[in-house]
Amino acid sequence: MFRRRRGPATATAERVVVEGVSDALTLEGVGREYRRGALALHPVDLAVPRGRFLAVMGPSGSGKSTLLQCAAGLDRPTAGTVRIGGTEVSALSEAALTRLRRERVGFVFQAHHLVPSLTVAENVALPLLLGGTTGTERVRQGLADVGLGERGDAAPAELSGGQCQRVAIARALVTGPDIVFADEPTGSLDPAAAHDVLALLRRAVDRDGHTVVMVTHDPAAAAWTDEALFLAGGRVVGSVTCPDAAQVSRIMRGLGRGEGAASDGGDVRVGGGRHEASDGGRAA
Ligand SMILES: Nc1ncnc2c1ncn2[C@@H]1O[C@H](COP(=O)(O)OP(=O)(O)OP(=O)(O)O)[C@@H](O)[C@H]1O
Repeated sequence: MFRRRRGPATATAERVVVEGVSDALTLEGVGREYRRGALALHPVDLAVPRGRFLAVMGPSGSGKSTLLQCAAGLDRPTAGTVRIGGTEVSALSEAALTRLRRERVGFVFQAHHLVPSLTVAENVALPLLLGGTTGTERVRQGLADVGLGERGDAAPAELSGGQCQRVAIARALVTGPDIVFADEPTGSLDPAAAHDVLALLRRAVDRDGHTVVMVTHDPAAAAWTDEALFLAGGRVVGSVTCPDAAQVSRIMRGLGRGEGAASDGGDVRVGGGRHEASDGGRAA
């Protein structure tokens, strides 16, 4: 499904292009320079079709968060164009960008960022309330979907970390966003809770057609996705379709030694397929 080629925009840009599908996210030549002459993200072209689960991986400092922040409209890239569901993000005013993030983008962070003074149901409803609607039925259904249908009146403090993260997922999905960005969503969870969170994200993609881009360090988490994209030194250096945990671990070790992902014994395959095990059975 994903096709990668050297991009014409710059000699160094990697292009990941998907054809024939309405894309949830496209980046064209997107780069980020924090200090003059020091590119945290070299120009990258990337297209993510709707209904896909993408992992973004790489060593610390490789540019994962920078890529995610630019793609999600949380940061303005210094080069290139971001489109979310066909809308050019860089062309939006701050007010329009805030609205797009609220209505068409879902976020799940490592810390769940629930509002402690609101109930669980109110937390899920928050993006709708800020947009002027209540969506009571959607909230109810969203909580039921994450297995917390009976806990709507609870305070976040009464829930476990894994349950709070499930509430955060319900909140991210409640508006029916074009795309969900998840930044280390399992980073603070024990393996069982991480499994639950990944299963929910996988189901959101498979059952409901959501699109998820997830930054993770964890090869077992990447094994739930359709494609893993690898960054090193601010560049996309490879991608793997239907990744498995052992393969991703090997590539990550190679990147840690300064090797390119594509040099990992020919394991980097680009060009088709999606994760078929809806229960994420390959994940550890
Ligand atoms: N606000 C900033 N100002 C200056 N440099 C920054 C800023 N944010 C990130 N950087 C630099 O950009 C590079 C990429 O950082 P980024 O946080 O995107 O990496 P990462 O892969 O997400 O790392 P980690 O896995 O440790 O979170 C790093 O060299 C970092 O020091």
